[in-house]
Amino acid sequence: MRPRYDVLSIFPEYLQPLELSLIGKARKSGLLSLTVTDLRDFTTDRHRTVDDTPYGGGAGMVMKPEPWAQALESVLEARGDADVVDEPPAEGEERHDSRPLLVVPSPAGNVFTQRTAEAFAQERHIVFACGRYEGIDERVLDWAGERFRVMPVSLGDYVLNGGEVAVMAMVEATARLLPGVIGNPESLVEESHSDGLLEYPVYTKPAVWRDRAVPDVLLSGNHAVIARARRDWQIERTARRRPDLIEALDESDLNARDRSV
Ligand SMILES: N#Cc1c(-c2ccc3cc[nH]c3c2)n[nH]c1N
Repeated sequence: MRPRYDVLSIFPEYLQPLELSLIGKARKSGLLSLTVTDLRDFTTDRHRTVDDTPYGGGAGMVMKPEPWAQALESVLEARGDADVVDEPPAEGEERHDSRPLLVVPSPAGNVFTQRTAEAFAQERHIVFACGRYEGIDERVLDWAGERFRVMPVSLGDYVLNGGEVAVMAMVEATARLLPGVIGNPESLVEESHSDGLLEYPVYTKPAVWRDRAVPDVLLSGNHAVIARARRDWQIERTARRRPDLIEALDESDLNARDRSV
């Protein structure tokens, strides 16, 4: 599967860093397709207007619905199935929903986690709608629901000025999980959050640096003992920095991890 990611934004240049490093290499080698489109290309006035004053008053401006609808229709047409209707499911089978996923970054969205990234990495086509100002006219999300699976997503409990930073983070967190993007897939296994715990501390040469020595256990060459120490460090670090993650793990899960080292 060669996943396709479309990003719609009034600041397409904001997404240029996705042309760099591993994600850039993955795009060049055809592991994924990433297209960034300027929402202003779907305006019709000479000022390429994308915003207007909010009904009901209030500060700031709201993104107009029509440019978004035209941009989203254009993405569907480019995909070649603007009018595709899913076949009815066979007897007893789940209805297959071939609609692309429309991710709408928003502080009011469900929080993006590693589990979200893992789910996104299974998707064939994701469209990311980067809002600005006070947000996108809500009717766009309702209208889009006929053609997309619409998912408002938040990067975290703080406020940004728009969706672009969130999309950069989501695309990176997702694309790095795709086969072939990260050179050594082993490195995905022991990362923070990959198994519900924070990652263990890491060290490299020299063995003593500014009077600070690497923990002896790491120099022992005993891989079972090293694995045990690393698991202990993960649990200790998680309990200290993110007790919420420890509570999310049930006892059997933690014990199973302990037995696995
Ligand atoms: N995701 C996310 C966000 C945002 C966000 C997203 C889109 C817009 C459009 C205007 N302002 C925005 C803020 N703020 N904080 C987050 N975690």
